[in-house]
Amino acid sequence: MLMSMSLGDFFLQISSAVGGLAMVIVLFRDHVPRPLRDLFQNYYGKLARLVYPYVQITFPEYTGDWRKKSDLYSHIQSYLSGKATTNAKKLKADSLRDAKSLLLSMDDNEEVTDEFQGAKIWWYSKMNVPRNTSLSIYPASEERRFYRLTFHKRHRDLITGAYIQHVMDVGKATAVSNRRRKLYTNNLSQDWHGYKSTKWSHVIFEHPATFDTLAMEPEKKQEITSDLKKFAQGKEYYAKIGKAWKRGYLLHGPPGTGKSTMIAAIANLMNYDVYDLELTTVKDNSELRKLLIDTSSKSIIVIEDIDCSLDLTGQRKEAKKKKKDDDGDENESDLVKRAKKEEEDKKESSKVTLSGLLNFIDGIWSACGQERIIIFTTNFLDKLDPALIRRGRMDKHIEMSYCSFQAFKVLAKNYLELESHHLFDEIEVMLKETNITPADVAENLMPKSSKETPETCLRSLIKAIKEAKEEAEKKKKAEEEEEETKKKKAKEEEEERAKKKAGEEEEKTKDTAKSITKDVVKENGKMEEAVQEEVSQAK
Ligand SMILES: Nc1ncnc2c1ncn2[C@@H]1O[C@H](COP(=O)(O)OP(=O)(O)OP(=O)(O)O)[C@@H](O)[C@H]1O
Ligand SMILES: [Mg+2]
Repeated sequence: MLMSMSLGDFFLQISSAVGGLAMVIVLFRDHVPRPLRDLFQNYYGKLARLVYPYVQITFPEYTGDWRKKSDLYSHIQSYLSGKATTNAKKLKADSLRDAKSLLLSMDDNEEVTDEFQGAKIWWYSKMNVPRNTSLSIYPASEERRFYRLTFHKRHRDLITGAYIQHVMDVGKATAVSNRRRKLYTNNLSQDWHGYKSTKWSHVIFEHPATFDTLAMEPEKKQEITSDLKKFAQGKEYYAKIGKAWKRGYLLHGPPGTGKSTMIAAIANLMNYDVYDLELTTVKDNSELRKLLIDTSSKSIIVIEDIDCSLDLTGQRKEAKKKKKDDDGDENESDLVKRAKKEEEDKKESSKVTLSGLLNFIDGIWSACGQERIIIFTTNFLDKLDPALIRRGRMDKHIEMSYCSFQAFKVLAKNYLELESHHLFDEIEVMLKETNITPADVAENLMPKSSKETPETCLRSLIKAIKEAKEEAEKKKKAEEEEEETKKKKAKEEEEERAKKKAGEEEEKTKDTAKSITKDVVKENGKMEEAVQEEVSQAK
């Protein structure tokens, strides 16, 4: 019949059928009483389940109120990346670890099929952008991506048990082999909303530093690497002792001694992502929590120059402020002034505080993700609050010091491919006497033109060390002179004070003598008067 019908007639019939159905639905909704409608829907549901014997499971990209990225979602994504290449028509591409091959994954609204122990499974990737009726500048903040798994109900146990486990295992393994390490930096909180916004931005982490190229005493290096390896294998151990699987390192030392280089070497050794947390752009403790919740496990959270980025006096300031408030500020009746003060107070209290940071390190937040290393760096260890650096919080303190001969040898090997040289002995003696940073040594060892040979590089280093030594001596001399001048001034002031005191004493003694003489004269006068009176009476 269809064959004999023209295409126009066919569409006409379809549209009239659809129109008729729509009419029936409207009539049903508007004219059938509610109890009858519910009864019908109940039977309809049962009927639909009979006719449609499939089960669906949804895996959303984000879970919980904090919108934490779901591990399950990531594993499924990796698992399906293998299947999608052959099955799906729309794919997304990303470059792989070696940057030569492509990683293909399923695009949104695509479907792929899979088979497991004779059961057929459909995976569907979807992005929901809820219709927004209000006029908002954040149109798609509520967008949700998810994977939907559909299978026949008779396979329920197989799919929810063995199959999901299989997906997780394969997904995890694929992710590890395809993984490209990332370097994240936190976005300003005003950019956290809106289309495809995230709290962290990332680039691919490709720092070449390793522990082999790090200039440091071999024993110290060995100690750090074995500590890290032990940590990586410590899953059961941490679970047994009931501690979150995390470790804190504090790197301290003068600028240019390799603190940032060490972080890169740790990331490369552990194969972890790096989250470079810029605390000065984080408004308050609650923002800090949200940021840290959004970090993945197997990661290093770095806070550089902790003494500069954290208001270490926060608690004290708050205490002071409270005291000021308690005292009462009765004179301040001016409304404008008061509003301004309140605004300032608000600003002051909305900073990330030391206690906020410590709460994170110790608290349950850090237990939300596993296998994390937290690294703080500072140039001034003594500036830090003891609460921040106590053991248990920062498990290991690593001092990055000036260049030793051992460290120099690593640099000479890296930069000049030299294991030994007749100038090494001279350099060894010089390095013992002089403080020079590995950064300065490296700078001198690097050939600046094709004419430079290892010998010229070493000579320029010797010159630089000599200059550094002279500079240090000059500085020391200037400091000594300053100290001497200070001492001299203090001595002079002391002498002046003693002189003044002696003068005052003398003045005092004179006054006392004067008053004694006066008293004696007075007394004598009195006595003379009395004698004269007696004489006159006797007469
Ligand atoms: N121990 C080291 N081993 C190898 N290279 C080093 C070492 N220390 C410094 N360098 C070289 O010096 C440069 C500066 O070092 P780096 O940035 O790691 O110092 P830093 O301690 O982080 O300094 P700052 O306190 O200023 O941040 C690096 O790019 C690296 O090439
Ligand atoms: Mg640094």
